[in-house]
Amino acid sequence: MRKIDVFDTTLRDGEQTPGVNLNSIEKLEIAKQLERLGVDIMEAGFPASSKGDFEAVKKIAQTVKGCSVTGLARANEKDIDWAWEALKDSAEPRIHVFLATSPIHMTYKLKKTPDQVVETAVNAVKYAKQRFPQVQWSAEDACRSDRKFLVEIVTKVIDAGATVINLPDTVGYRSPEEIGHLFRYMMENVPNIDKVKLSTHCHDDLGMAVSNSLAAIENGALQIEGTINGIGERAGNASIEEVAVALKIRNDHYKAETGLKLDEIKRTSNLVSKLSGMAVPANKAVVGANAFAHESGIHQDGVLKEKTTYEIITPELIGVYSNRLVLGKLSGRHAFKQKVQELGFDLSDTKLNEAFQSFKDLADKKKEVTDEDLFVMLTDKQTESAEAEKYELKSIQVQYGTENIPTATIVATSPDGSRIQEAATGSGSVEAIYNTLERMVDGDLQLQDYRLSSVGRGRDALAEVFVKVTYEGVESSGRGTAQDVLEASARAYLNAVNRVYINGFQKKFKRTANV
Ligand SMILES: CC(=O)SCCNC(=O)CCNC(=O)[C@H](O)C(C)(C)COP(=O)(O)OP(=O)(O)OC[C@H]1O[C@@H](n2cnc3c(N)ncnc32)[C@H](O)[C@@H]1OP(=O)(O)O
Ligand SMILES: CC(C)C(=O)C(=O)O
Repeated sequence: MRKIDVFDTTLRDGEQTPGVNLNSIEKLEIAKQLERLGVDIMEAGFPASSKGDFEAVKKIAQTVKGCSVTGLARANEKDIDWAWEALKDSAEPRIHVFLATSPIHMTYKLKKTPDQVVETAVNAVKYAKQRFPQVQWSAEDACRSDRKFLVEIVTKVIDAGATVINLPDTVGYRSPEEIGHLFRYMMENVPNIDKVKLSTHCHDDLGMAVSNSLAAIENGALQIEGTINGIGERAGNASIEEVAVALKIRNDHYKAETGLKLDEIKRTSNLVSKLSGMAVPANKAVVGANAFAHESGIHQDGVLKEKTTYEIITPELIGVYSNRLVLGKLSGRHAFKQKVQELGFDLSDTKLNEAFQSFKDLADKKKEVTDEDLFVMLTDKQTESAEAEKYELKSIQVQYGTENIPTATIVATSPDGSRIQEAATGSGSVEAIYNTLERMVDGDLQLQDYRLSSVGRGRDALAEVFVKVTYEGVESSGRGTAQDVLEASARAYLNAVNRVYINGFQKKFKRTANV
């Protein structure tokens, strides 16, 4: 059985999803879960792209030791230097340098001749190799590049010291058959190909990213790149969980496997969905809510008689278990701690105590606290930053009636610790709340997007609100959960503002009175 390395780029290409904006605490939380999932390499970010991303990559490289951590760099010395500073403390420093090789990209974007592109790529790989033992080089837009040129540049880049060669389908253009041919062609025509691993990185513009990745594996790729839940630039990347489960279920056909702990898939998917704000469609393969649901009579009859009539994947394979321990208001600390561990959380004693108190408060309001409720609550607890200066909601009151103007009154504490109280009206309750918060918060705050969903089922389900805002020109997103939709809305708005603070903008927004 061939072992296929999994290169996860949820924290780099996944974060290029329009509207997704992860702070360093959230990136670290996802990184720790990717380590638990067993990825071989995680691309933690693009260190030269911003100070925030540099810090996040550095923190992940210092923390995660169970797999290789890498970062993206353009083919220039400055980007490679930044990547080294961020990654030098990782267990096995590895860089990912890229340069486009297709005529369209070389002519219009890079404005370089093919010879200049070869020279730039070779120099960059040689420069990177002076520090990094592992150097991956990607021929961006490889799948729309001239094959003979690709053979030439890949051969020279391998001679310069690259250890992995990635041939991305950057714009998701190719069919599985074409990708298969390209990989086979490179395997047969690059003279020094045995010195490197070939990698595949497919985008989903035409819905073929997973099939294309599998075709590349069938034709020589030993590394697959993708993201959890398939998030990423435009239509996204190949879903890692789909490729890994396809290799497992069809190992008779592919004769290849990954080293992933497949029963960590569902938890990883939930975490990425929650922190990125990108909901998983119910009908998504492997991790969608309906992936194991049987609706019609003939199917139900078949499954009752013999599961395999309609089920090729068992829920347990990806870590979906029936609720073994039901928690409610009469549950105690031991059961709670056990459940927290079962859900994969590792909380300090202080956070565990705080979480237990929040759980008890929730259990007083809800008949049964489900795994989904706990997952949301514990993720919030794990990713909240105690040190950061922030706005904190203390109380909220909303008056609504069909004959009245909706009015909200809110009490909060500001980042400098002072108590603030405001009231405002709006055309609806949520608008009244947001008008009030905009009065309370220093600086220009504007709502860009608002989404409401319920956590789990039932009339007492928790409300989850996801917002996108601009705060003093900075784009941010926020989440809030509560039993009540209006409270969740207020929490989400303040969370978006606090994330701007956590990311280091606090100095700019100090109240004038405190300057
Ligand atoms: C296929 C992919 O997913 S590639 C990764 C995409 N990810 C990102 O872009 C991350 C976020 N990006 C950023 O923060 C910024 O674009 C930065 C910091 C990287 C660069 O910002 P700026 O210096 O302002 O440049 P800008 O983004 O406007 O233009 C990109 C420049 O890099 C050049 N460039 C693009 N790719 C490469 C490369 N692989 N190697 C070297 N130069 C490159 C472009 O030709 C352009 O150069 P020019 O200014 O001489 O015309
Ligand atoms: C940087 C490369 C690997 C990339 O993301 C792409 O080509 O899609």
